[in-house]
Amino acid sequence: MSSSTPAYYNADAVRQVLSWPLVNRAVETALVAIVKQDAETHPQSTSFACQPKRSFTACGKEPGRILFTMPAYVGNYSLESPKSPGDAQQSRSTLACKLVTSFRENPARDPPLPSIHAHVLLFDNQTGQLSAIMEGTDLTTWRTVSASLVATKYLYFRRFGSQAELERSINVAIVGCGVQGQLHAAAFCANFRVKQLNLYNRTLAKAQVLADELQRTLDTESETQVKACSSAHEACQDADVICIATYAKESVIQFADLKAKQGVHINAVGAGEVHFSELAPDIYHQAKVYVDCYTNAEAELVGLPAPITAEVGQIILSENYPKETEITIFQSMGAFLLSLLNYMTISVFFKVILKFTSHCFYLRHGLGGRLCGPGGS
Ligand SMILES: NC(=O)C1=CN([C@@H]2O[C@H](COP(=O)(O)OP(=O)(O)OC[C@H]3O[C@@H](n4cnc5c(N)ncnc54)[C@H](O)[C@@H]3O)[C@@H](O)[C@H]2O)C=CC1
Ligand SMILES: O=C([O-])C1=[NH+]CCC1
Repeated sequence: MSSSTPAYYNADAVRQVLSWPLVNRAVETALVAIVKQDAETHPQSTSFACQPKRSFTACGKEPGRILFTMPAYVGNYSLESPKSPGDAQQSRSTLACKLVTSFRENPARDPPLPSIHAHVLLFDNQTGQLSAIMEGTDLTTWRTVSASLVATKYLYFRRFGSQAELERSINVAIVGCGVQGQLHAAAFCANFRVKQLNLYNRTLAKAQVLADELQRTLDTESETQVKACSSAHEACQDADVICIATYAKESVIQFADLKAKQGVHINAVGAGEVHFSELAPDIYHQAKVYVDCYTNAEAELVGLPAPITAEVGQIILSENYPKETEITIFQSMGAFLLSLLNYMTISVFFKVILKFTSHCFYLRHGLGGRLCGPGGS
């Protein structure tokens, strides 16, 4: 029996510490760490990241109700103290498991509920005892959006030069305006220079509400024009970058919908029973496909109508960016390691919050600093 009750961190506590610079840095580090698991490419590394493929549990005979189990272990990582950057502290390890439910009919309930709910369980890595439970729904949404931002930075912008994500203005289309679509829309405006933001949803009213909300909250100086569109074609026809996050079982975007049929990047985030059903096969036939993590891709992308070119982390490391005219797809599936490293990074902020509480959560986990990469390198 556990000697103490696990600490519980609710959604408000997690939400308070999420910011784009923090989450993007953590996700970028994690995408690279996934590649660094390969001992041949990093024989000297003493760090260890283990993320076995996740499991799916169908909840009853009705489709569209799934429990994902996503375990991960990050061993022997060094953390840099925010007070003394560059001063790597002793290495640390974390064992955790994220549990995510995806119930796609939830938004149609009265009152509506989100489709995705998540919790993270954290274990003492010496004794295996459960030491904390953390609400993980926002973490999942932010992590997923951040993976699209990082993929766009390296697979789209960097083809135009090393500063292009700061200098170049783009047109963005968001297809699917649910939880993911809404945060993708806000995050692309917050992180990049967006000229035109087009929104498409199966129910037009939902896209219109989001367009009104964004236009209201955007800075009056902002160059961004926001428009709700009545078809995916209208939303995508001038888009440089497309983010699609639906539960569609049949393709919503065809090759003919793409701007000039070249030089477009697509973040394919959602899908129905299979991950790649949102985009028509004719897009895959013309595109280069990148994934967050081969372990899950090999298991979950069976039948993908194109070969996988690389993991995003490999592109970050190699700087071997796509050509300007290429169509690229980031086939985002979700890797718990990305959430876990987010958690490790945000724990430094929990340290601040917890200073005034009796929980010494960060001490128990030895997570008092900023993640600086495997083996402290
Ligand atoms: N890649 C990843 O890491 C993650 C992926 N997801 C996936 O992203 C997708 C969206 O998730 P949420 O935004 O949380 O769901 P949501 O239920 O909040 O939003 C889904 C939106 O898609 C629209 N939609 C559904 N079917 C459609 C169709 N056939 N055609 C056009 N639009 C359609 C709905 O009107 C709704 O606005 C899901 O497939 C979910 O599994 C969610 C979290 C992480
Ligand atoms: O990574 C994740 O948490 C998920 N991917 C698909 C649904 C939830």
